[in-house]
Formats: sequence, structure tokens, C-alpha cells
Amino acid sequence: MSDNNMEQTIKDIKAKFNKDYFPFNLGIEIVELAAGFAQVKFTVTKEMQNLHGMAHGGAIFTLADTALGLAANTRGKAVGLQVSINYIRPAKPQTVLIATAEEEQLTRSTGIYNVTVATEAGKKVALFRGVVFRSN
Ligand SMILES: CC(C)(COP(=O)(O)OP(=O)(O)OC[C@H]1O[C@@H](n2cnc3c(N)ncnc32)[C@H](O)[C@@H]1OP(=O)(O)O)[C@@H](O)C(=O)NCCC(=O)NCCSC(=O)Cc1ccccc1
Repeated sequence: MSDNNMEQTIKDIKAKFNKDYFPFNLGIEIVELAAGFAQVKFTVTKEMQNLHGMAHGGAIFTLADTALGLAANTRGKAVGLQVSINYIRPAKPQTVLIATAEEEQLTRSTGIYNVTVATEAGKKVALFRGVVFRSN
């Protein structure tokens, strides 16, 4: 993909993000988007709390999965094929969490990404790895 095409793809994804209803309605915002790279953030709200008063694993997962989806789709249409997550530190309500997705490998039909979820102070909350299927 040429630099101009990549720039246009990134613009298109950003413009369509408000139609990605699930993450958008959780308050997830795009911080940065580049070829094979995405950074997104949200604030842990009361509605995201689990029984222990910490961020629900599903909310943290959604943040990481959103970063994966954005990074992968800069390379053309892609969908998640297999993902895994390790929750390494709980996140309290009102904490801002940032997920950063970095591309490790691309093949014609797959992509492998590592996503780190951390607080603004850089404390790691979750480590996520995803394999995507590239359909074009
Ligand atoms: C507890 C453990 C899994 C292991 O820790 P360990 O091997 O013992 O290691 P270590 O002691 O080194 O601690 C490492 C860091 O963790 C912190 N910390 C530890 N214990 C506590 C505590 N009790 N409370 C508060 N913080 C605690 C500790 O201060 C340290 O942080 P720091 O360096 O001081 O800033 C930890 O990694 C953890 O809490 N992960 C997040 C889990 C999570 O949020 N999952 C998603 C939600 S589950 C869900 O929504 C649904 C569901 C429910 C039920 C079932 C299924 C699904």
C-alpha cells in the first residue's frame, strides 16, 4: 500500500469509528493510528465494575480487542481469529487505561499483534495477543 493510500485508509477508519458502536459507546477513543499500530483509551467507569469493585475483565478485553481491530484494519479488511489475554493487575474505577497494539508479523492472510493495556503512569494491567484473518 502506498503512503497516500495508507493515509486515506487511516482517515476512513477514524471517520467510521463512531459506527463501531460497542467500543464507541464504552467511551473508547482513538489516541493514535498508524500502519499496523493503534493506541486507544477509556476511563474505567462504575458501570464497568465487577463484583470486586475493579474493572470487569470484559471491559479490559474490549479495550485491547479494539486496539487490535484498528491496527489490523490499517492493512485492509481483517477480523479477529484467535486472541488471548492475561490480566496482570486490577484496575480501579476512574483509572484511565491505554491499549497499544503493535504488529509483530503479517502474512498474505494473517496478522499477529501484541497489545499492552496500561495505566497512564505506565503500570501494565493486561497483556493481549491476537491473530487476525486478512480477507483482501
Ligand atoms: C491476583 C493476580 C491474578 C495475581 O497476582 P499475584 O501473582 O499474587 O502477584 P502480585 O502480588 O505481584 O500482584 C500483582 C499486582 O496485582 C495486585 N493485586 C494482587 N491481588 C490483588 C487484590 N486482591 N486486590 C487488588 N490488587 C491486587 C498487586 O497489588 C500488584 O499490583 P501492584 O504492583 O501493587 O500495582 C493479579 O495479577 C491480578 O489481580 N490480576 C488482575 C485480575 C483482574 O483484574 N481480572 C479481571 C477482572 S475478573 C472479572 O471481571 C470477571 C471474572 C471474575 C471471576 C472469575 C473470572 C472472571
